[in-house]
Amino acid sequence: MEPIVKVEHLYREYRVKQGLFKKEKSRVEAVRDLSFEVYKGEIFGLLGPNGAGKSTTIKILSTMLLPTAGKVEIAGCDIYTEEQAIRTKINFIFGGERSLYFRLTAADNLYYFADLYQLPRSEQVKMIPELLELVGLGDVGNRRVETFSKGMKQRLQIARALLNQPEIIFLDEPSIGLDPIGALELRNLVKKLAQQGKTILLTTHYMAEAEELCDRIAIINHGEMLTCGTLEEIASLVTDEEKATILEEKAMQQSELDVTLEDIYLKLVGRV
Ligand SMILES: Nc1ncnc2c1ncn2[C@@H]1O[C@H](COP(=O)(O)OP(=O)(O)OP(=O)(O)O)[C@@H](O)[C@H]1O
Repeated sequence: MEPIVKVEHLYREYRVKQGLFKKEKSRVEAVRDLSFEVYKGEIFGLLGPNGAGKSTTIKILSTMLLPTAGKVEIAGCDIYTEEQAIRTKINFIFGGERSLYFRLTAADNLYYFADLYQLPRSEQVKMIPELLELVGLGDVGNRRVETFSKGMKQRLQIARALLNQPEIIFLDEPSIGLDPIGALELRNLVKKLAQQGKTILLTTHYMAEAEELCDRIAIINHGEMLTCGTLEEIASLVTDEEKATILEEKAMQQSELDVTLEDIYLKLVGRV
């Protein structure tokens, strides 16, 4: 398979001012020697505890932030020298971001952003109803966004992110704050986009979501790669003995009798 995202030895540090008069500067190494590839058409999950470096990585890949060091290629373009070309091939949604105009209708929001992308009106008129349909908002395109549920807003954000027909979509915690139905609708939409050939790189704290959606997963901790692979490959990192202990503990707690990604994740990031 062809890699569409190539990350080699990526580093990113932040300099943080400290002290009463903020004169001292300390360094935070948010991403340390991260290397991975994402293949065309795959759903790739970036998992890790709070502060692991997931958002920093996504911001770098989506050209919002420059790395301190390392090589990144997005759809064959270099992150340092071909930033503009990359922006035409990608789009992104950051968790909790409010990038919609709540007093406008769903359709008017999309027309507004389509104007920003300088899409010809003739194209907009065809594309926007199709996008609203795709994200399950076909019947409510004329309703103001302020009347939408969180899940509907999130799906509208995805429609917005599809306006420039990106090859790759970066989703930073897309299901944060969604109820189970909203999260299910969002997962179905993500699957649909992948079936249409989009490459999706997402971060999530919901292990069940990663387990259901992702073709491959990278787990990072303290900015470093713990592991990267398919669910089966990652599951094989936990020994049969450890799996047996997990099952014993679960039997005692009378919970689901299966070793899930959540169990493996907790084992790998050293929380249990
Ligand atoms: N603008 C910034 N200035 C200074 N430090 C930062 C900045 N942004 C992030 N950091 C630090 O970099 C590290 C990685 O943060 P990052 O937001 O990438 O992690 P994350 O995995 O996305 O976390 P979360 O799951 O909580 O969103 C953390 O220690 C964080 O405090």
